[in-house]
Amino acid sequence: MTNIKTYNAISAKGLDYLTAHGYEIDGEGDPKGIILRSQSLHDEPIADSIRAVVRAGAGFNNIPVEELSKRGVVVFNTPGGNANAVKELTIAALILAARPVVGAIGFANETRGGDVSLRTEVNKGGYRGTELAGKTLGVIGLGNVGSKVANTALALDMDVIGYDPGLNANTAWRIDRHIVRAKTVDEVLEQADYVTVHIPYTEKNHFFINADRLAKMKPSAALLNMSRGGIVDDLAAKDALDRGALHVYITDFADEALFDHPKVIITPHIGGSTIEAEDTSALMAARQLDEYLTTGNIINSVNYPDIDEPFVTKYRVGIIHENVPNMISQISKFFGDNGINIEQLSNRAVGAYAYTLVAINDFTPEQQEYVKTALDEIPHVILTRRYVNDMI
Ligand SMILES: NC(=O)C1=CN([C@@H]2O[C@H](COP(=O)(O)OP(=O)(O)OC[C@H]3O[C@@H](n4cnc5c(N)ncnc54)[C@H](O)[C@@H]3O)[C@@H](O)[C@H]2O)C=CC1
Ligand SMILES: O=C(O)C(=O)COP(=O)(O)O
Repeated sequence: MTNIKTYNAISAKGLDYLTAHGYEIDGEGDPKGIILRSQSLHDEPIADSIRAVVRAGAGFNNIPVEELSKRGVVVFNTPGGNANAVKELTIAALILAARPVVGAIGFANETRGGDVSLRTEVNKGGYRGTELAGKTLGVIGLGNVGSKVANTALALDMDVIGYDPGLNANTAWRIDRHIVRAKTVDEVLEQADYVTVHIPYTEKNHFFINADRLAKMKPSAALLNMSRGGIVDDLAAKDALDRGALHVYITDFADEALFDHPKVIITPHIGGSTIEAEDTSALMAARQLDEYLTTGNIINSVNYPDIDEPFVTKYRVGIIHENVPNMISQISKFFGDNGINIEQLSNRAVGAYAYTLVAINDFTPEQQEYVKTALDEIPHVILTRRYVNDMI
């Protein structure tokens, strides 16, 4: 049985899928794959036997992607699997930013005893809020989460302005035509009454919202961070709040510097924590992992190109290699020189890496044995795997 190692609470929907397909979860054998959520793998040993790491979720900054790419380990995430959950928490945060709900609940509890309703009615004026309708929401990052937040805000009668220079075609289709597309971040910061960031944590996005950008925001504005700690410079946000240059800051990422601040609301990274999101993400992760380990198809990888072809031959060989000239011709010559007929060859590249999937019918055991080791000797080939189609 193929062993899969897990970290964090992975929904039974995903784990059951794997066991039903012949995998063992956290067993004794050398693991072939890892499924995880937010556990950091940066300082964890990752066994040589690992061929795939799947993040059941969106953000993969907890995984040493570059190091794994060099080893030929395919890293996946499950885009969109928890986007609705984050959208709903973001809408809740918008309401918490507009209405002093948290303080009002505390006040309601303090009115115990005596004529509760009288004291409530006399003092509730301190808990007046504002409405979202007619206000402008700025959405930075219009991917799976941001696009949903933006569309939903329109339904709340907000005006929405979005910024995402790297928008992919799939997501672009989903964005309502009433959302204004900003050409610069500053346009969003200057116009918005609420700014919400939905971008990945990368080196480039470290402190994306910093003191300079906070200074561009309206002093009456609210800032929401459901993305990652480190995307907002929390100390700069705290300083802006203290100077009256920012109205409220709501973040899903706890930071010692922010605790007990009257203008800050912190949730403990629960954006993706719904039953539905955990089920969907775990099932996507399990399917993608099984598909890769049994057919060589790569779906939703963050470090190698996706190739998703029907497995209609008896065998396939998947070759992970560097994206350099002359690889396809060397690989096809290798098969030809060894008398192996190629039924189909798919190749795609992304950045520094490429993937070639070769479909074969007539493949003797001797050829298979030879190919496994000899292909790896072609310069720039990182890893070679053979797949057998049990249905044929
Ligand atoms: N709080 C939580 O529990 C959760 C947090 N997240 C965080 O939210 C992030 C976004 O999630 P998804 O929307 O699913 O990812 P996604 O990959 O679908 O979308 C991210 C979008 O951000 C854009 N982007 C990247 N850098 C940008 C920049 N500097 N300026 C403007 N746009 C930029 C990209 O072009 C992309 O369209 C994740 O990377 C993760 O860190 C995601 C799910 C749950
Ligand atoms: O998907 C993401 O990026 C998240 O932040 C969700 O994290 P979690 O899986 O709930 O620990």
